[in-house]
Amino acid sequence: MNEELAKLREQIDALDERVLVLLNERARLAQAVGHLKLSNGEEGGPIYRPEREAQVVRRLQAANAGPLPGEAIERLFKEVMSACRALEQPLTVAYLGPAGTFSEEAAVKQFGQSTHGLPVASFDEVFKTVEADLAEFGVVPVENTTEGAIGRTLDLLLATPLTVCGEVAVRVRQNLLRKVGGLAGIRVVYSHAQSLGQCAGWLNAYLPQAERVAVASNAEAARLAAESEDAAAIAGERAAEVYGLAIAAPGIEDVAGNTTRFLVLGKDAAPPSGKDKTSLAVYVRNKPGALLELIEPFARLGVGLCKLESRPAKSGNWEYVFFIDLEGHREEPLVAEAIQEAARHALSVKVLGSYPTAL
Ligand SMILES: O=C(O)C(=O)C[C@]1(C(=O)O)C=C[C@@H](O)C=C1
Repeated sequence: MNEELAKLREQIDALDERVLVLLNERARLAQAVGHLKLSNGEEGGPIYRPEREAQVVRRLQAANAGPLPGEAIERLFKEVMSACRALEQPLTVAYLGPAGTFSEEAAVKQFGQSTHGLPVASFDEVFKTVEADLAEFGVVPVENTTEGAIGRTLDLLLATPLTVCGEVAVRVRQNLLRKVGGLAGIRVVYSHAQSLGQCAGWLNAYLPQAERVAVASNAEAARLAAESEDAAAIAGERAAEVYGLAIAAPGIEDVAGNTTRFLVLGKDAAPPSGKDKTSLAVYVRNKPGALLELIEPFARLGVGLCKLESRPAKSGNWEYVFFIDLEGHREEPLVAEAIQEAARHALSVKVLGSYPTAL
């Protein structure tokens, strides 16, 4: 057995050396791409190319014969591209901090570890930080499969000059964290309002007496729970590690498969990747049939809608802005035509961005 093990490891060592050589060959090519981009100034375009990264991963997933699952191919090659990209130019990405939030997880999932993360105090700060050029990109949650839309993000999208250049989905496993194990003696549960909502059923069943206190982030909740014996936090596993807490109850979200979708904000529009989405914000007149007129061109031209969400327009009571996600890139002729026609029935249309559909 020992001999067999040694032989297998020898083969792994030999392969690792080949992988190492290939990785560095790839890195040198990426460096050359980086020089080309930077030496061409404006024309060279941005360093980060979300459409190209999506194409690289999709192509390799399609070619993948296993046994590695497609999800591992995505993770590994995103890290490879992250390291290559950092050689071209280091990027800063802002997200809701502190360390240990699901926003941080989303930022790492999209940009990899070789990126400078900039945790900030609120969703508003994420927008402001990118707008002020203190970070090249920002990552904000936009909807959750249990709790629906993140209203604050939608409101901020209406006002920002930034563009949406990516989306990333993160499976959100919520845990009850505290200094010690068990549920006895918990008087207060801290979490972000979204997470309290995602676990409302569980809290009603197991901790009906505990006070629920909404705080700025799940990681902040974990920090508070680490300070007191009778407090607990709802947060992800990462926060337990960061703040040295025990997982008193794992997987307490009410809906299985609880997932949050995040948007990537930047300054450059992403060109088509072959499988894209476009997000719009549309103001319509408050009159009968307005919504029907608005979405009719999409149906007629065969452009699929994946999301329709209304939100108070704040221009007057009972007036609404519709957030529409559709399949396709704004540069595709049918998509462009459908948007143009819809705009004729709208007071205004803001294209928030076109971006590669999450892998
Ligand atoms: O193809 C490019 O434009 C590159 O810069 C190379 C590369 C890569 O490592 O494959 C790195 C960064 C970009 O976001 C996309 C791809």
